[in-house]
Amino acid sequence: MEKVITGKTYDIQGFSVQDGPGIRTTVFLKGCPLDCPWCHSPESKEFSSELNWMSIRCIGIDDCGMCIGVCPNDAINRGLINHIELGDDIVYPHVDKSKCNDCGVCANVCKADALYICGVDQSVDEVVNRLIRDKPFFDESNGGVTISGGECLCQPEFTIELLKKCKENQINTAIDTTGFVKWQNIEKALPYSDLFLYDLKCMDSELHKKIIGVPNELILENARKIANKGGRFWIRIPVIPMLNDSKEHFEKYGEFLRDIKYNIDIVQLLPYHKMGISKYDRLLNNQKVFVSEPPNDKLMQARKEQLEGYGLKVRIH
Ligand SMILES: C[S@@+](CC[C@H](N)C(=O)[O-])C[C@H]1O[C@@H](n2cnc3c(N)ncnc32)[C@H](O)[C@@H]1O
Ligand code: SF4
Ligand code: SF4
Ligand code: SF4
Repeated sequence: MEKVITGKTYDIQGFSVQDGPGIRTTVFLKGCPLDCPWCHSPESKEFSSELNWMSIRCIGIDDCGMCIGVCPNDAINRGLINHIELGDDIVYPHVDKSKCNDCGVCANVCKADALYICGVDQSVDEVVNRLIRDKPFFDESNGGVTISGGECLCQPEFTIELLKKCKENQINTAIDTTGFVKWQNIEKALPYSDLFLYDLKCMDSELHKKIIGVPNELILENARKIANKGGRFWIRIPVIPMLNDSKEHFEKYGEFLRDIKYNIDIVQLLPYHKMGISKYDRLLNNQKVFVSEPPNDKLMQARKEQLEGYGLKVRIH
């Protein structure tokens, strides 16, 4: 019997226009080896499935309370305010994450989907069948499928098989990667990847390690190796205030990218935004988020022009 390959996904988003050329469907895989404090998808960081709670959906214990008493570990109790100042007097459940094993029993009884498990095991065929439904949009727009995360190449068997099956179905493929993965996994993915969306978050390795948790040498080395093998890039730079937005820092980007510029279709400057901050409370784990004002238009334009000076095609967003 053929082996069923499964992966842990947390979302599949159709009609994406940011994750590569044309209209795309993006598959998000769970688990990331990096820990960016500004990450707009913190639910992607943990490798396992985990309980989330969305206050905005919760009806409150007095009008619902279905989750109270069902937990086999007695992790859910009556709480006044769960983790955030919610600005109303509804009594919400309090989840003690130290007792929770993410079994999902409470999520099954929550009719409002306020409690839910983020992360589901799916087979390659299941995901491919979902993706094929969008093929008319891909064909019409020169779009395709993007596999993202988290870090999709931390689930190499699933990701590579998914890419292979997409190619068998004449679907354009892109990988959205941190680059912080074993070269062997990238090498295996290369023949089935039309494009790498490749993030360069910080050019100073010590700072990269201090802020994001891992150094950047492997990321830079893998980028060079992909270029040597003829891979195509959309390079992405999230422009983060006080981390990488200075003129001096962008000189380092320019010098690095100049060497691989013939493999780069475009450099995307992604201005830091705060859109993901509400997701941090859903995780129930008190994870801290970096909050700042976004970089202004003048600065973004100046950095764009700076990189264009290295012969690169650059766009903001
Ligand atoms: C969720 S990530 C997926 C790929 C992979 N996890 C990575 O970061 O390299 C998609 C893109 O969003 C960017 N991003 C994440 N949080 C952001 C934020 N708060 N502001 C701007 N860009 C952000 C990442 O840098 C990355 O280019
Ligand atoms: S079951 Fe869901 S909606 Fe009801 S109180 Fe619990 S979390 Fe809120
Ligand atoms: S997911 Fe956690 S809180 Fe919910 S029932 Fe299971 S152990 Fe209890
Ligand atoms: S690499 Fe991407 S998914 Fe991972 S923490 Fe950073 S922004 Fe989030």
